[in-house]
Amino acid sequence: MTQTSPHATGSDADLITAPLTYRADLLKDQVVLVSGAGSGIGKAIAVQCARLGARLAICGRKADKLEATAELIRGLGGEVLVRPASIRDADDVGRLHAEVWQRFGRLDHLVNNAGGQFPQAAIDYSVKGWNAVIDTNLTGTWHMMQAAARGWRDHGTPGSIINIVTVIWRGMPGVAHTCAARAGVIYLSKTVAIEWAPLNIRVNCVAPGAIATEGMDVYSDEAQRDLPRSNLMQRFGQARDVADAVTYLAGPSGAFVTGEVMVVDGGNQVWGDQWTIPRPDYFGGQRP
Ligand SMILES: CCCCCCCCC/C=C/C(=O)SCCNC(=O)CCNC(=O)[C@H](O)C(C)(C)COP(=O)(O)OP(=O)(O)OC[C@H]1O[C@@H](n2cnc3c(N)ncnc32)[C@H](O)[C@@H]1OP(=O)(O)O
Ligand SMILES: NC(=O)C1=CN([C@@H]2O[C@H](COP(=O)(O)OP(=O)(O)OC[C@H]3O[C@@H](n4cnc5c(N)ncnc54)[C@H](OP(=O)(O)O)[C@@H]3O)[C@@H](O)[C@H]2O)C=CC1
Repeated sequence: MTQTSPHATGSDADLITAPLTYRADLLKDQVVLVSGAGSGIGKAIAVQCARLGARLAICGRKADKLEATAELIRGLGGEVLVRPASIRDADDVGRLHAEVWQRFGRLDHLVNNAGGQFPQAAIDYSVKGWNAVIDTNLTGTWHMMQAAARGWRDHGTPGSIINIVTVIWRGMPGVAHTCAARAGVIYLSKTVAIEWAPLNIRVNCVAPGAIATEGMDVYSDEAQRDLPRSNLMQRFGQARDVADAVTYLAGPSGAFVTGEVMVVDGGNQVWGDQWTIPRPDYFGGQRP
């Protein structure tokens, strides 16, 4: 996370004081596990869930980032388990979930937010680069989903999974690897929503468009300039827009929703160029 990023996730003060869309006891005593909660969208989700009364477990690779989020949550009087872990490591994911059950005796919601990619023409991907993106966004997400479902099955309790994906329906040139991974997550989610319905587990996705976070720093200045023009609202969305969608699915409002993808993209799925690498002359060149 760069402190100078023009796309920082709002100030910590904003995360703590921005007016809540939902009533403040909505998730009281529930336990929410959020991956990638040390920055951006995951941080906003974790802090919002804490403000709504939930107890949090947060993971990510870098302990210092997680600690900063945890400090905010503790400052709100919330309870939080901080557990550095890579979602790519299936065995460690299993240990993480065991620790959550040991600490809280329950898990209500898993928010699979950890993920990312780098912009590059697909024809140039190295094997290592492709694998890094697929292992993180598809396989890592699956490790977390399966561990959560096994926990709920073994304890005989209900649960819900919310996977953060992205707006893949018109393709997204420059990030084909992540489109492949997220398409996998979406249809994985729809399928296990069916398989796990008898276990009282709901499985949904939230698909953000361009959201102002530190994660945007991986894109060129030109892409960062143009991505907010890639939707009907002509601006970046905010991390809390995604947090609100997650809360809708986690709360009583989501009780009859499963196998669904909620799109939070300012209308990008129906209109707007979304090049994350320079647009070829074939398509008019220039942007971004
Ligand atoms: C929505 C509609 C409209 C709007 C459209 C909006 C656009 C996109 C929408 C989504 C936006 C976001 O998600 S933004 C928020 C997400 N955050 C990020 O994306 C942060 C950056 N990404 C990551 O950190 C990723 O998680 C990821 C790259 C997979 C990290 O995995 P690793 O830690 O294993 O990565 P590294 O070790 O650094 O690299 C592994 C290999 O990957 C390749 N690699 C890594 N970075 C590379 C790079 N810049 N260029 C080439 N190749 C690269 C190399 O082969 C690396 O090996 P070596 O060569 O040996 O080093
Ligand atoms: N911002 C946007 O416009 C959009 C974002 N998204 C998706 O939303 C999610 C959050 O992105 P955003 O907040 O913007 O970006 P960030 O880069 O700020 O957040 C990604 C988080 O994932 C964590 N992470 C990455 N790899 C792993 C791993 N192997 N194990 C555990 N944690 C990991 C990172 O922490 P650490 O490095 O400490 O591991 C980081 O905190 C991502 O999946 C992203 O692709 C989707 C659409 C648009």
